[in-house]
Amino acid sequence: MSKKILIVDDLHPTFKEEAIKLGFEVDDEPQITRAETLAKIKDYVGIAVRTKFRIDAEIFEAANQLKFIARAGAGLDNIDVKLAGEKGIKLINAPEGNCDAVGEHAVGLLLSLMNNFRRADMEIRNGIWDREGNRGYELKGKKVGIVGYGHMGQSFAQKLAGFGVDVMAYDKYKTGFSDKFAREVSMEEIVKHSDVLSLHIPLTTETKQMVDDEYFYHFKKPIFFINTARGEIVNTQAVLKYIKEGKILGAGLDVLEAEKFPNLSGQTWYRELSENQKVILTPHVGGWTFDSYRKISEVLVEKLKSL
Ligand SMILES: O=C(O)C(=O)COP(=O)(O)O
Repeated sequence: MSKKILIVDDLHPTFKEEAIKLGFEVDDEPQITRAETLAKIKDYVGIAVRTKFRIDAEIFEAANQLKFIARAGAGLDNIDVKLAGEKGIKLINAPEGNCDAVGEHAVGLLLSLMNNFRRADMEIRNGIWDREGNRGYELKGKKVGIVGYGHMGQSFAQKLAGFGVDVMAYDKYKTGFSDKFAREVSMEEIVKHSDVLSLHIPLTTETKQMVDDEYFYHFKKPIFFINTARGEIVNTQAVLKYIKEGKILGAGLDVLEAEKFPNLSGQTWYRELSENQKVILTPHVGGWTFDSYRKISEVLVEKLKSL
């Protein structure tokens, strides 16, 4: 039986090098299309992916030798996890490789919002010197609400140590997880006390559009809102509405409901979002740093060894 792995996305070369040492034959084809993958996947026991295309029934149909999927990253929303399980195909991912990047990015977005970095920078470039309009807020003494306390949520909490904040975390699927970085609370407490809301949950059928008008409505205090998870979890129109009403003081979004151009520019909310001074946008790079590029592959190889 062949022991071949097909890499269909851009992975650090260490993955290929180490997989070869484990006895695999590895085809590294980051430019491969979905159609080309479908045509040749039958020869492979493993596929290494990021988020270029969906790993779904059609792929599984064509991949009759497939034993494992190696997701070079955290999110599994582009993989039909249930079907993979039914077919006995193992799944490994590498949130440990990019959680530091995400945690730091979330802190960066938050500090940028609280200190008006975007607005201030733009103004000075346009000849405006406005100190009063750019007065910021301090993190110290604030209550930070984390929704989802997996690798990403924990990393964000860790990075906040030292800012003198009260870090509260809620996770629908976990209890008893209070640690020195965050204390476990109910969702009601997050809603009641948070000055900051940061999402660290996966995109699933359950979480799709979960953070909508109604969700924000219940928050008692004005919040800074951070999303480094998945854009489809959040209703962007609701974010814009609450920014207008002052309930959201600023939104730092690394992920959007629709991503990449031209898809993005076709969205009704795109113009309003991109012109809003209280919004900071980054192109889904929270987990994608020069450092995480390598770490993700290292983690994945370790997991490959114990498959
Ligand atoms: O690891 C994740 O979940 C990410 O969002 C990174 O996505 P990517 O693999 O860079 O397309």
